[in-house]
Amino acid sequence: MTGVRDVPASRTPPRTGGWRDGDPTGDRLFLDLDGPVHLERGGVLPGVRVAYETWGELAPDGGNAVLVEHALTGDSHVTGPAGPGHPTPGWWAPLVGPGAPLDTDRLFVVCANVLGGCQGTTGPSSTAPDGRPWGPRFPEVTVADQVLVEAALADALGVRRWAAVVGGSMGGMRALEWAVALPDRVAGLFFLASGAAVTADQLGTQTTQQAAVRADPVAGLGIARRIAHLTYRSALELDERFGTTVQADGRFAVASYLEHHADKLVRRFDPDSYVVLTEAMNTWDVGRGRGGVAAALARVTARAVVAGVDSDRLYPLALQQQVAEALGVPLQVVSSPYGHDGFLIEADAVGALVRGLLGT
Ligand SMILES: CC(=O)SCCNC(=O)CCNC(=O)[C@H](O)C(C)(C)COP(=O)(O)OP(=O)(O)OC[C@H]1O[C@@H](n2cnc3c(N)ncnc32)[C@H](O)[C@@H]1OP(=O)(O)O
Ligand SMILES: N[C@@H](CCO)C(=O)O
Repeated sequence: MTGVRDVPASRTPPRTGGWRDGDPTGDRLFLDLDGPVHLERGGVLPGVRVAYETWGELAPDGGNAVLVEHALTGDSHVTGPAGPGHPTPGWWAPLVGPGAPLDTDRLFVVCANVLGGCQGTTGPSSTAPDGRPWGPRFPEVTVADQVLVEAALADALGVRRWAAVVGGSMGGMRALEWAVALPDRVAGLFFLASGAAVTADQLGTQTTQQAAVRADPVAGLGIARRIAHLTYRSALELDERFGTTVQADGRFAVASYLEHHADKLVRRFDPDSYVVLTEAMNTWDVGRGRGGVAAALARVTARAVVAGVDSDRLYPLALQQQVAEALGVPLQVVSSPYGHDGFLIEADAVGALVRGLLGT
């Protein structure tokens, strides 16, 4: 395959090495890809395992497949209850199922844990060639690398062209990378609450979170989540919801809320993965090596829906406006008090936009 960021021959995608049985205690399937996988920033992986889930049936012509791309701390489990392979219930459950916007009576829906993640796909908690976990030695990965691996999964599944690639936040980056790198393989693009390139504001918060994790992987991951969660919500929502209330335990209610989210993430997420994935976001620029963002976006041939959340202070609407204008489509605005997390919470509004793209 060629086309992913016009990669040199040394960065050809991994080949299918074989399938593993599904997770006996969960819903995940595994695909092993043979390496070596040469990464954009110079690292090499000897092979890659991809954990993924599917819903619905692939049509004989392969034309009904939709790839859902998860965000920073998500996983392959878009819908369904929590289980051993997926510590949280499906993160976009209302959007996937029979009759849902991603209608599994008609569509074959696929979601894979991202390269560098910690829910089954190769990442820092995987075993390195020396028999020990990679840990902080895991090579740097980029969004382009992540899509290269997903393209190998698509090949293995027999999906030549996605009916749509759908993603919000970090998942929106992979969706856009697909549409730019492999335009002939993407018929529809749903780009939500994301941007075409990292901003200084995002770099500031993400590098600060990384510093916390590097200082102390466990306590630091909790602090990183507290910082991050503030950027995922809106000031107005936090003020209205918590005000300056002090709880019976003496903690500010808002601090207690943030600690709760921090504790939950520390229990379910690998600190080294957090650093690897936020670094992929730090280096995100769809225009790198392509003559800039405008030139890159000019490659997109997919029908596109571009949407954002009006109270999102991390990925403000101007970032989606840039993409919408370049693609010649109207910007769809989801009205929500919840800030960036509105892309997860406002399922009705987001679902209506997905239906508009897919005709479901
Ligand atoms: C696209 C992806 O792949 S992302 C993957 C999914 N993301 C996550 O799971 C990330 C973590 N969670 C979140 O980001 C958000 O909670 C969302 C977006 C999933 C849901 O948002 P909301 O429904 O608005 O939930 P909210 O942020 O209010 O949190 C509710 C929790 O806070 C707790 N809480 C509320 N007030 C307080 C308080 N004062 N002190 C302590 N805990 C509190 C609630 O008890 C509840 O706990 P629970 O989730 O363990 O049941
Ligand atoms: N709540 C989301 C925010 C990042 O988009 C997550 O944890 O992945």
